Amino acid sequence: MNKIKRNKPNILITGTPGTGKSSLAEQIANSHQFNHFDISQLVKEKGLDDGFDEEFQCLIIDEDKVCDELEEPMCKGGCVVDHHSSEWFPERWFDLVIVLQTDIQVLYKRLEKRGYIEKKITNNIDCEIMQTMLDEALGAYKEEIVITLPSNNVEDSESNQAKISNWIEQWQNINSLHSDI
Ligand SMILES: Nc1ncnc2c1ncn2[C@@H]1O[C@H](COP(=O)(O)OP(=O)(O)OP(=O)(O)O)[C@@H](O)[C@H]1O
Repeated sequence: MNKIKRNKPNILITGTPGTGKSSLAEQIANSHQFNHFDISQLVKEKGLDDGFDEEFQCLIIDEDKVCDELEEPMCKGGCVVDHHSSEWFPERWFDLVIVLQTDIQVLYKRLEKRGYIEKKITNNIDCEIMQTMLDEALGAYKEEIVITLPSNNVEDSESNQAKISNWIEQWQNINSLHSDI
């Protein structure tokens, strides 16, 4: 039998950089008292890197170190993880995988505003056009737990928060029923 061991679900929010993962993850974590793990931030804070990528001007993530660091909180549940990549986390960690999607023109402006170099902008825009993060998530998790949500404006943000909150409530209802059996 497939027993649910956590009292609270774990959610992964993925998508191309700039689609709004951290913003949504923070909102969800605040409204449900979940722990928010922004992987890039965590790597910086805890030194979970494997050097610096000069070409893309970012830290190279030591995936094993990150997985070790997160194993305990993920087993407890009630975690929102946000990262652009999704395939290297243990599949068993997540109950819902959200892929945020943003219209190309909107995303371009957000990345430009960040002062990204042209090569980095083009790379990210190509990923969004090719739906790279969605393909990666579908390759790593069961299709039924992977959903896409639009992330272009405030209305999307509010609607996404409401959808996820409903989902969390439902998950917790089902889980508490299971634990009574
Ligand atoms: N739904 C939305 N509507 C309008 N602006 C948004 C929305 N979501 C995020 N933003 C804005 O877009 C920018 C990027 O958001 P955020 O940093 O959350 O993206 P991210 O996907 O976590 O990026 P990264 O992967 O680089 O950390 C921020 O300025 C944020 O305020």
